Amino acid sequence: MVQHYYRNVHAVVFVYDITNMASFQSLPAWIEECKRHLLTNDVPRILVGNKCDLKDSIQVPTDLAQKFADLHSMPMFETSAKNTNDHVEAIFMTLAHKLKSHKPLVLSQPPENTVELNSGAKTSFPCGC
Ligand SMILES: Nc1nc2c(ncn2[C@@H]2O[C@H](COP(=O)(O)OP(=O)(O)OP(=O)(O)O)[C@@H](O)[C@H]2O)c(=O)[nH]1
Repeated sequence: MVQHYYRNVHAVVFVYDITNMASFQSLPAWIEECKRHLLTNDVPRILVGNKCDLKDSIQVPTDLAQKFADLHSMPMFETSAKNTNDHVEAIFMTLAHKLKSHKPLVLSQPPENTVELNSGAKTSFPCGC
């Protein structure tokens, strides 16, 4: 069942809670889990520390998280899901940029000796729900 979550994965966002050291300490296990499911370092990965609005409850210092991110060659952001201005856009732009630069070559024209599968009459199967 878990295997399904790892199928066709294009990117991974590792999120920890900056007010919860245990969530940060569990990251190596999640990285290991990804490796076990054959997600190599080629798959763009990013580290996000959430809840940065809770400044009085910080348990995970930024420099500790940054060192961890550097060690694993990931960009690192701290953000707050409560305040969407806090880097959320930058996080997804970074991922999109990484995904784009990892995109395999796409042929603009079909190669020779190929069969056009959808050249016949169009059939549609609208969703019945
Ligand atoms: N202050 C603050 N609260 C947050 C933030 N993100 C999530 N929360 C709160 O944290 C609680 C858990 O959020 P969920 O979205 O259920 O996330 P979860 O992964 O189940 O998280 P945990 O219960 O924290 O392990 C909710 O009460 C959220 O409102 C944030 O950036 N800042």
